[in-house]
Amino acid sequence: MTDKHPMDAHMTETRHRPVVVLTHRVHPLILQMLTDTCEVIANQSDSSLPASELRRRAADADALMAFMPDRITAEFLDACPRLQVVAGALKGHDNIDADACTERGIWLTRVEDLLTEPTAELAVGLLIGLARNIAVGDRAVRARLAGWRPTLYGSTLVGSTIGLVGAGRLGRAVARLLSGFEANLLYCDPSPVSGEEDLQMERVELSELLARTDAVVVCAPLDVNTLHLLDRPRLESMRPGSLLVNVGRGSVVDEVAVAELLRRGHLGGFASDVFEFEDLSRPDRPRDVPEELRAMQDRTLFTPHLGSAVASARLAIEEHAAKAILQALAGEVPDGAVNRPQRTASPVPTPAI
Ligand SMILES: O=C(O)[C@H](O)CO
Repeated sequence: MTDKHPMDAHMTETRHRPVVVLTHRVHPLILQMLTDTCEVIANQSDSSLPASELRRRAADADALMAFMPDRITAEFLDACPRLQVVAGALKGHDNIDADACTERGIWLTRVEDLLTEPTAELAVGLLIGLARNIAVGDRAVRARLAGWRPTLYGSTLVGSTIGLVGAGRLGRAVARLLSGFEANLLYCDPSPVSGEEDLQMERVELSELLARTDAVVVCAPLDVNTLHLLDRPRLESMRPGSLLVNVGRGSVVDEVAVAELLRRGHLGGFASDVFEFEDLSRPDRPRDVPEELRAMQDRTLFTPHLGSAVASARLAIEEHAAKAILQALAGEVPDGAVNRPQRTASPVPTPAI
């Protein structure tokens, strides 16, 4: 394993081991798994690499393990002519140009299901935290305003009506957890959920969901249909005082409109784990969470994209991506492939997995 570009380490003409670039830190077991057969260029720091440094490292790579903060464009891929596989240690791959991968004969893989339960758990945590003023209460204790007072009365999930925007794996996992609160569950999704009866969810149009619910949880991915799905008019159609939680992608919600509706007192609260500024596929994305939202401490609750941040889940996610890399380099169809490239780049001799 090295933290340097392979050109610095050895001459490419003589190499026999494929070069794998890891854009972000992975568990030592994953390094071991890859270094057995590959030359690994790792980034074991807490930060993303500057774009120019990532390009330099990837220029000679056969495989790339990519994460949420990476933007993989056609131009990036053109600068990596040996690349055979981009293995996403992620589920939502809106930051990676899948068509460009396919056109260049490069596999793109993602992790289907290992993030679902941790993210659903966080969604429910954010909802309870918002409804019961947990962060506000925490600040009060630290400010020595502690002890019972007739303040911070919130709302309860028990018996409430909650709407899920998106009922894929994540939405259904949130529904399963919420069913323990005897909540009435509505959902909207282009496809009906099979087994809807078991989860006792009612499928409705988005307009009806927004009009009938006490809280809305966004579990939708980002694509052309969901960009600013919850825009100002739709947010205005939510019930006064209702809560909004976003664990899908930041840009499904118009954050500036959310700030305005919180200020006007129409929305009761907003919690989010995902933010518009993170959505690298949008050239017009904001560069930060709106100042007004950040300042509204009493009616907002934020976490920095912690949906899958459970140590065991992260290890499993990285293992899935590493296995996909080894499979692709061995000429197999990698697990979690989201494309079917017609032509793969010249194979690199790789021992069987
Ligand atoms: O979609 C995902 O994988 C998570 O949001 C982290 O990238």
